[in-house]
Amino acid sequence: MENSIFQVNLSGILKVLSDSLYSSWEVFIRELLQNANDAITARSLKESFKPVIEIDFFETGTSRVLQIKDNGIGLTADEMTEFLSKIGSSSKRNTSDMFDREQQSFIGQFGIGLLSCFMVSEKIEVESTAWNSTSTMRWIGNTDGTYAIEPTDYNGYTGTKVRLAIKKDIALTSDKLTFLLHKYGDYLPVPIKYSYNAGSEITFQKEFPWLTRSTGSEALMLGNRVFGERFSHYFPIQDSKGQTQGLAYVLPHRTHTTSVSKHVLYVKRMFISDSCGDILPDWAFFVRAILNSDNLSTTASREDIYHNEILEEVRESLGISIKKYLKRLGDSDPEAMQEIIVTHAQALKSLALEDDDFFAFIKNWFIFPTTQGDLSLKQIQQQSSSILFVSDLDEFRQIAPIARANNQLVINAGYIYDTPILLKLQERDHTGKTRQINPEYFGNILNDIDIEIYDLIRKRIDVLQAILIEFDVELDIKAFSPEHVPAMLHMSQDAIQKRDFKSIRDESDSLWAGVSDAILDFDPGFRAKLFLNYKNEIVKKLLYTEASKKIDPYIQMLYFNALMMGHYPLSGKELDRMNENIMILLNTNL
Ligand SMILES: Nc1ncnc2c1ncn2[C@@H]1O[C@H](COP(=O)(O)OP(=O)(O)OP(=O)(O)O)[C@@H](O)[C@H]1O
Repeated sequence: MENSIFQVNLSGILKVLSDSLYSSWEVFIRELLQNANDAITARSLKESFKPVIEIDFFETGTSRVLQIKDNGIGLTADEMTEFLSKIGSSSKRNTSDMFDREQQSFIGQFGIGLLSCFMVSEKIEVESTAWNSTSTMRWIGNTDGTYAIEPTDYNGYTGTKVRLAIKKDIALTSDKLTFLLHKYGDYLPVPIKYSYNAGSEITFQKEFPWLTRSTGSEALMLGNRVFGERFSHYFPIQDSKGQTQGLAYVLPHRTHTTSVSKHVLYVKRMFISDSCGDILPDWAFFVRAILNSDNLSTTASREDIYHNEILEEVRESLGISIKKYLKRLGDSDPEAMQEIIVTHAQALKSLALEDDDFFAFIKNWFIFPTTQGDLSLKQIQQQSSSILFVSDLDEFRQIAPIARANNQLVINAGYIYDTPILLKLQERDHTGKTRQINPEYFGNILNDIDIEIYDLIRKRIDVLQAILIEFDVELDIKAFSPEHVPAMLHMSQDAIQKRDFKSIRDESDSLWAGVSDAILDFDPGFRAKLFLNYKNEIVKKLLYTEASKKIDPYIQMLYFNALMMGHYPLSGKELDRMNENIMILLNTNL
């Protein structure tokens, strides 16, 4: 059986390209610029010359003609047949070696880019004089899949001119063209000269700010313009080989770890995407980057990058670059570093919980509210021999004055992520310095009273304890500062939970109470611990007042007061009793 050659239905291919590959017809500008740029690169590998891309747009009545001319390597008649007339054939992929240096210097590789011109024009006209040749050839390709090649008069220069008559339904204006030339051509290594209706020329050529000695404000302005933000911090980043380089801008507002990161990416100085999310590690959600890469490859649509090992390496080393910067910033400008940490605290903490390396790197910068104000972990370590934390906000409020008076630094880890962060630290801290404060420890930082004194008041303590038993409170006596605090209540998380269940049970009907008792295996024992302060005058009065005096309302009020100081909600029973007591106290004292 004889083998036949595949026939290609060009209009079918064009439909696939315009419907599925390219995001819009506008990309034909990118493909033309890229071809011109690659042709210039190919010629510069052979000789030195002054490269230029010239673009002319002629608009008369309803006719619009776009002409793009380069002084690159050009095409011979054979090359026109081979590369322009065969879909998928490319002069830039002549070896199978992906690492071929010459091959790597081109942006194009797939041999389909030129077809994008059929989205905007019924006909593509290419006139070219190949390098070292004095004959000019013309190639005309049509959307019906036909093409023709013919010699034409020698035009006197080496290079290629592509001519397109723009279709009526394509909204290409001079302004739109200017915008697209800026978008795709600003940073190409070759100057682009643009002229409308043979008028004066505009030149497009810019340099990436990280490659110039531009001032910081220029770099900031670029970031602000590109991302529509008001950045105040930016820094250069690059991969380990220096082949992907750019600037990272720190977002000046909070963002969620799961928010989609959108970075601007150029490949070989050609704009690829302004919504590239994969180029930086996920944890770098708090920066936006503008990057140019010479080592990443684009997909055929040239609107995304290949997800391959090189991308993995680049992403990882850009991550290292960001970490290095933050480390340096931490040393050279701690205030700026703290500003970043404070703005992105929650997101950074949640990330540190998932990523051990990041945790190790960032932990010392985390800021926690403490009894001495907001302090970074580093400052806490400098000021205190231990890292003590309380997981509950109310518990913290209650102990803060005592801890302060006792010169004890305690972290309020009641805010989201703080307890898990500190528990992770505790897990990794083998010195035992990092500790979540539990009831035992809490009792220990308060001073015991002399045993002789305790013997004197033991009986009274028993009486007071008996009064409080109905509220499931365990009583203890300590001496602590400040003296004006008469009592302090400590409730563990467990105790708070049980207390909540208890109040539900007390307020619910008997059937539910029976069920909840059974489910919860309800423990009628002590739930909270009330520390009376022996240094406090009211407490002393209560301890030494004559045995006959009715002291129930006083000790109960100290308990209710401690509850309120700790921001614990009072149960219905406690509230009723407090109101009764207020009446009793008012009555006896008026
Ligand atoms: N301005 C030009 N000067 C010289 N040769 C050109 C020019 N434009 C196109 N060519 C030739 O035509 C071939 C096909 O171009 P086309 O844009 O379709 O694909 P490509 O650039 O090779 O790859 P890609 O599809 O990735 O863009 C190129 O490989 C090149 O040989």
